[in-house]
Amino acid sequence: FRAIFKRRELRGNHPPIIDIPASEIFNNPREAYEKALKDHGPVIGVRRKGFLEFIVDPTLVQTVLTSDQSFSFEEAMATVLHLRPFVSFFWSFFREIDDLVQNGINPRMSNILERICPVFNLSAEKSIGHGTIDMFEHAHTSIAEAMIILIFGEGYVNERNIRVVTNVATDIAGLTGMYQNSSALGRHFPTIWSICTWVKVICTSILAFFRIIGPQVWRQIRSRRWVEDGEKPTNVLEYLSYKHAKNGTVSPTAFLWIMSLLMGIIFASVHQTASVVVWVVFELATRPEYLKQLREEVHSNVDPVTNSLDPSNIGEAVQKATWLDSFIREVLRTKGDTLSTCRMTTADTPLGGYTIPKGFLVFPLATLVHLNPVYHPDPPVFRPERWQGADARPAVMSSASYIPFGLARWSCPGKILAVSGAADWMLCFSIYTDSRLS
Ligand code: HEM
Repeated sequence: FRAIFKRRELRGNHPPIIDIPASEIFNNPREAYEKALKDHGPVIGVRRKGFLEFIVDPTLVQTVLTSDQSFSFEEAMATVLHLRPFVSFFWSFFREIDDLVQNGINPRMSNILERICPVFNLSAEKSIGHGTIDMFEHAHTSIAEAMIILIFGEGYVNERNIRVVTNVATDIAGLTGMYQNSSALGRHFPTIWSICTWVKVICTSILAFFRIIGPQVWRQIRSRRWVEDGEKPTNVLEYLSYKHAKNGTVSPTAFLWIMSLLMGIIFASVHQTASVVVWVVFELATRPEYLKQLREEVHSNVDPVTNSLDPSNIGEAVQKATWLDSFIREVLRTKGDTLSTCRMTTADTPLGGYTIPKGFLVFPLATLVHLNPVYHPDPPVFRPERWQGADARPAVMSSASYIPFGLARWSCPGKILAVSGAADWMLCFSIYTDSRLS
């Protein structure tokens, strides 16, 4: 119904609507969108899963991602998660999560890296002990465990909580539609698919999050008064408890709000970081020519006597690992994400000589940005050294030519944690693989 309704809303000066067969969108999205943009201009409309969306080429990326008045991040998120009726919830939700990461996590990065390093050391050691490992499972579990320490504290680490957190991360990521293409229901009946998926996720992983982790959180936040008297929060839960306590006490409503924020952080962090770590390992495995440099860099950070990483120095080791950082940046540039950022028009908005009607999703095509010869010479060539030397750029630095973490006001606030965490993970993994090989 929404698709039919929106079809009528289109005015005269809308961008060309290109008919790309569903099979191409599902099986070959990058080539299909790139060709359509090349043939029809900087902005095109494409119907996908029953809805009309607009895709833009690199010339319009900056406008779309930086003009917050006309292109709303929060409305886009509510739509992508199929939660339009709750859009006002998202306005305060994302503002608070953003503040939480910027002020509650980023300033404590060295301490965080130090606390999560033993998790990565141990999980690398355990997994190397087995003959073969499922890399995704291994990365997901260890990153979920690290996030549990960062969010709730060491006392929450146990197999059950790790499973709950991993499931929440995977299932909520699935709600954005990333696996929708693989189901016939998702392809042909997107609205029914989203209702069924939401019901399933609420009844399974979200329920488990509230049923298993909820009582532990409730007990902790009701066990003391949250009055700041010089004491610093040691994890995200404590940070939020201080922030939301009234006269030192966290109310049941504040508890529910805190639980939702924690779920939001888990969703934003675990799945994406684990995927990037797997890509980094994969790219490294297929490019042995880079192993030598990375090994040398890793070993310059290792205690020469124990041949292990000292967690108290991991922050410094990560900072000094500039080769690894360039490698991660090159992986993020080349890994081929297509529609990873989006915005929704808040009014009829001029763009690229056309008018995008109010209430439509607009997506930059990331591959056209990341594999653009104007920005990156020899774009398909995997060359981490392009980020070294005179033009050195750290993996977290966004620009109109590099958008794995988005751009401007709503760019990923967790990018420092993501890249430093991935580097921390890689350093630990490399040390154990190396010691096993030797
Ligand atoms: C390699 C891993 C990660 C990638 C590739 C990634 C990528 C992104 C992207 C593309 C956006 C949307 C930006 C935009 O639309 O302009 C985003 C938003 C966000 N990310 Fe990340 N992210 C990663 C890890 C993390 C981590 C570890 C955290 C949490 C600590 C996090 C927290 C967030 C939040 C809260 C937002 C919502 C935007 C905001 O609140 O400003 N992300 N991320």
